[in-house]
Amino acid sequence: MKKVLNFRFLILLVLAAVLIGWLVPSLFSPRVERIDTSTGLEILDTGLVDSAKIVDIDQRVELGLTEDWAADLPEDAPEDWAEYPGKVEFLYVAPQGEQIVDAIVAADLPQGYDSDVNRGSVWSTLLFTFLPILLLVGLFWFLMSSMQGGGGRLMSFGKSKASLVTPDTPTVKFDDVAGVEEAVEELKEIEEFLENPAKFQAVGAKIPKGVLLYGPPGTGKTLLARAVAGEAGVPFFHISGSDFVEMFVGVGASRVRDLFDQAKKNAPAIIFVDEIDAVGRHRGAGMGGGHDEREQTLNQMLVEMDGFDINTNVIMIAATNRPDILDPALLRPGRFDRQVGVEAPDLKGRQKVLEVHAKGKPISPEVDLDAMARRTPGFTGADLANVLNEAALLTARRDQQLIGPHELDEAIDRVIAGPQKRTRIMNEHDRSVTAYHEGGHALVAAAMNHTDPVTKVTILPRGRALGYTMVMPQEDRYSKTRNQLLDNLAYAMGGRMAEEIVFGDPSTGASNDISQATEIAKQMVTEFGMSADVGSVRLAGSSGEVFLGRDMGHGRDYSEDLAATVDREVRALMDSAMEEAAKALQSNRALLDSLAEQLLEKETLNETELAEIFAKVKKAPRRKHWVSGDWAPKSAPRKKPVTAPPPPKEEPSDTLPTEPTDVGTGGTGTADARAEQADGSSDPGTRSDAE
Ligand SMILES: Nc1ncnc2c1ncn2[C@@H]1O[C@H](COP(=O)(O)OP(=O)(O)OP(=O)(O)O)[C@@H](O)[C@H]1O
Ligand SMILES: [Zn+2]
Repeated sequence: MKKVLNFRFLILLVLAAVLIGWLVPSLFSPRVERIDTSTGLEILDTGLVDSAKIVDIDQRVELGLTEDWAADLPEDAPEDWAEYPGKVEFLYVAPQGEQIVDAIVAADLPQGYDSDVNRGSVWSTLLFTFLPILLLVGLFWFLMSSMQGGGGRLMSFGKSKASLVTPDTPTVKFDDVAGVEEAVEELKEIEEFLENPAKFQAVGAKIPKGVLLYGPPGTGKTLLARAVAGEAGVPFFHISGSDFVEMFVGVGASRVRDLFDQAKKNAPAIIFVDEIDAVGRHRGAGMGGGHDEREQTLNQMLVEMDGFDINTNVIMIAATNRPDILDPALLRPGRFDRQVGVEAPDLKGRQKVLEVHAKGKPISPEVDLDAMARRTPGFTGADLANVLNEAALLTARRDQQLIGPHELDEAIDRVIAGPQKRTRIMNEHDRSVTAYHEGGHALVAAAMNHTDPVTKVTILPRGRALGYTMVMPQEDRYSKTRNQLLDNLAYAMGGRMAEEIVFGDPSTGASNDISQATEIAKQMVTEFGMSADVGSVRLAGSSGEVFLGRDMGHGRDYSEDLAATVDREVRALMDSAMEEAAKALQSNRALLDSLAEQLLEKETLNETELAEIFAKVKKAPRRKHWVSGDWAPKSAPRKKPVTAPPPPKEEPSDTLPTEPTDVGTGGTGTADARAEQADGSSDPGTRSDAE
């Protein structure tokens, strides 16, 4: 098959050569002046013409002029005639044919005349006329057939590139990838499967077909994928998404097919698609012609993945920096349904990455890798590898044998300053503000009575967020109570309140918190019937728009009144949330400080570390029993609800004092809307489950 392809290509080459062969001689042949037909006839009359040649097929006459032509010219001849070279030619139209022949015969030329109907030139003319057409048709044919996905069949261009994806079996091991333990854990299962597919097939286990690695550039996604192949000892096919979408229409799709065929032949194997967003972008989101091509490539990929069965033993690993723009079809079950985040390493991780890359390099014993890791918050694995490499270059340039601390320091500065630096390095003040902010969220969450435990707090920048605090529900939540929502509001504002309490100069970092909290408060008032003043009516969603009066056709418009009430109630909820947060922080100020301190030191605190700090937390006072109206007689004793045994245990009662405070009750801080940095506290708990 491939021979045929190359043969065709050869023919094209030969034709091109012939074409050039025809064109080039005519470029170098002696000069012939092209003149008007009438001038030609006049020249014939001068008697200074030696010979003539009628080339009928071209309707062209060539005149050979006498040797002394210029000298013999009559006085009244046009000046430029003298300039003519030994040969001139002119063209005529068919009806003039006879007249031309008569004139030539009449001129009675010394060397006579010749007619040329030139058989050879018929062929050449045919060639000249039809070759370009043939070429065009051929090109068109090629484009058409490749559009149907058969590109590789016609020409070897498309094909060869795909077969150029020669698999290798990497020697990289999981140990070479540092600081991304969670991702490694996830990928170990894949590795086990590739090592021994039969074991998994025997019990009918469903193995993921695709794993998506997402995270910022240079965090080791490629390295991780290679390590899976390296550990399992299987061939690794590496192709980049942008390679798929290339030059010729349709080649992408055929290349995908080739790649999969090849991988299946080599199974068990890994196909790694770097920059999958280049093909996997939301369908219909592309622009111009390129996107049809991209869609075909994507569709082909989906088709191939759907075609995997339990015996295929090929696993796709894809990487992207932009999981948000991927086509949802890619993420559906049976495709890239396993998604693994690969983030920039934290302090410990950075130290490990440095150790990995320092291995085999002559590092001076004076060098303290731990101190280096501390100096490089926000650096990715690639940045750190780069630092060591820069340091090695500096060392060599200075004719030293060992890489010393000075070289490393300088290398860090270079990488920070370097144009390739993509990660954000925070200054000390920003870090400290972020530490208190995130610490504030976490501490308020811990102090509230109806929140889930805080599982992770970090001040490592991620995406546009400066840091985040994670609160994990321990069980599925089907609805939320008013107290839980109020707790959510309080800890959403915890970050902001910590900034106010500690620095007295809050930052824009809370804008996202504020908008999330406001959203919840609005829903409480307009959807959940949790405001006594508004009552249990649903007002047009959380947008705050009131259409109730109009709808009921009472002829009375409530909207302005109600809108004002809604605003007041939302504001009241926010104010009391801020007050609760502030009180919780103030009565736990020592914990807040040690949280911030540890965050600045370790950057990320996990559940155990947090639990240790929070063991001493003073809980917030429980809120009063709440009913929506006056219907409940104030004096009637409240009865406990019945519960399934065992009865719920009371939470510890060491509540904090409730003396009033002036912090937080003043400004709501909503003016922060101009904030540019999103804070992105990813609180799964602040989502409303009550749709
Ligand atoms: N976690 C890590 N441990 C050790 N080395 C790392 C790590 N992350 C990156 N590196 C180093 O940086 C180099 C580049 O990383 P890699 O190409 O795997 O990043 P990537 O996440 O695939 O980046 P991109 O998104 O730009 O493709 C690696 O070859 C390795 O030397
Ligand atoms: Zn926040």
